[in-house]
Order: sequence, then C-alpha cells, then structure tokens
Amino acid sequence: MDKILLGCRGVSKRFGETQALRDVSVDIQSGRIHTILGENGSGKSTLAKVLCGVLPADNGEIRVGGQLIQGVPDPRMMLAHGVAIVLQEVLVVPNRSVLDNILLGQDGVFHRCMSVNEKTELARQTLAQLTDRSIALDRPAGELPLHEQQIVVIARGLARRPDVLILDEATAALDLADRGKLFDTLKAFCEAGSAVVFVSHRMPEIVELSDQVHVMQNGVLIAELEGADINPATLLAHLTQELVDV
Ligand SMILES: Nc1ncnc2c1ncn2[C@@H]1O[C@H](COP(=O)(O)OP(=O)(O)OP(=O)(O)O)[C@@H](O)[C@H]1O
Repeated sequence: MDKILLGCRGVSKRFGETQALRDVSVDIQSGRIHTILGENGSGKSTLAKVLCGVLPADNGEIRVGGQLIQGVPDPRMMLAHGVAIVLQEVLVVPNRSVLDNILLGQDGVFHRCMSVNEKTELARQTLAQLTDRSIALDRPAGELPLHEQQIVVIARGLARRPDVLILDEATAALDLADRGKLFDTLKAFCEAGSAVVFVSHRMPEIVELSDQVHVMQNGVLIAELEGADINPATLLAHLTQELVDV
C-alpha cells in the first residue's frame, strides 16, 4: 500500500445549525490523485479546508505522514508539514508582480536560502508546467485576465513544492488547453511520490484524473471508489443515492 501522506479521523465541523462534516475519515496516499465529489453544500470545501488548516475542525484528528498534529492546525503549520491548498477564489495581490504572487508566503527556511535568480527560475519553470502562454513575471498580476490569474495562484501552490496539493474547485476559469496541461502536471507530480486532493463537480475530469474518489453527501463520506468503479454511471449512482441512517 502507498504511504499515507495526510489523513483525518473522525472529523466533524458545524457552522451554526449546519453540520458541514460528520465524523469524516480519509487517507491521502502518495502517488495518488484523490477526488472529493458531492453535490453543492455536501461538505467538499469544508473537508479540503480542514485538511490544510484553513478551518479548524470541531472534533477529530489530523495526521501528516503518520504524525498526529497537536493543537489547532493552521495553514502555515500545515504548509511546513508539506500540505498546500489552492482555493476556489482567485486570490492574487493585484498590484504585485506575477513573480511576487507566485512566491507569496515562501519565507520558509528552504526558500530563504534561494537566490533571486533561483526564485525567478522556480517561478518561470512552474508557470511553464501549467501553460504554454507567455505570462510576464514582472507584470502586475491584477492586469492579467482571470484565467491567467488562476494559473498564477495554482503556480503559487505548486511552487511551494508540497507533498500534498489540494485544489478546491481551482480550475473553473481555465480553458481546455491549460486544463489538460495542469492535469498532465498533476499526474507527473503524483508519479514523483506526492499526492493531489482535487475538489470538482466536473464528471469527465474526475473520471480522467482520479485514482480514488471520495463521495460526500450532507457532510458524510458515503463512498470511496477506485479502479473500474470510477466511471460516470457508478459515480452518479452514488452521488444521487438517498442517505439512510443519518
Ligand atoms: N463559513 C461558513 N459559514 C456558514 N456555513 C457554511 C460556511 N462554510 C460552509 N458552510 C455551509 O456548510 C455546508 C457545506 O459547505 P461546503 O462549502 O463545504 O460544501 P461544498 O460541497 O464544497 O459545496 P459547493 O460545491 O457549493 O462549493 C453548506 O451548507 C454551507 O452552506
């Protein structure tokens, strides 16, 4: 079995009256693309955000590489443990350059040791993995069209060289060519031993990409599918099944 890079056990999260997650346990394994599938409001984003420390869980535990995270995880702590997220919202700092936006938050020990040239090369190479477009590193990110801004925020996640990259509906603005290039990059990223958690609604890309699909309904993880079960008919059947015993 592949190594478990990130996992949660018995995670619950409530927003007021809404139980967004109920007793959810998942394992994210090296070399795999994990997809979280579910209808609107089923808890996909909440799970993604709990896994990377953007949201604290009410109960349960988070483990990285088998090690229990003590206390309340936050994004900086989880990044130090090799877990990065790209959120649904396209968050660039508009008046800062593309280069600065890609390197944003990279003040860890490893990146402090990099020269300006090395950082520029890292940003250039990461962008080239994601698009054939020519995006000038010195241009203010706010001047870019939305799909290029989205590429920049995905590049920021990849440039952090995480062990686990979480993409929460982060591809909506991409065109077909950039989407294809991203998927090739994610596959190569996993083949090198990392893992991806991919939150998406789009059935064709889920079927194309996933090594394992985790199906959410009303905050509950109702199914985990692999191999030949990752096909549109089976996924749809799980997606629409009525929940009993909840
Ligand atoms: N910050 C918040 N405050 C209050 N309720 C929230 C908050 N975040 C999520 N929720 C609620 O928790 C439930 C799960 O939301 P979540 O965003 O995780 O679902 P989702 O499956 O990602 O949905 P979508 O596909 O629409 O993004 C929903 O009912 C949502 O309204």
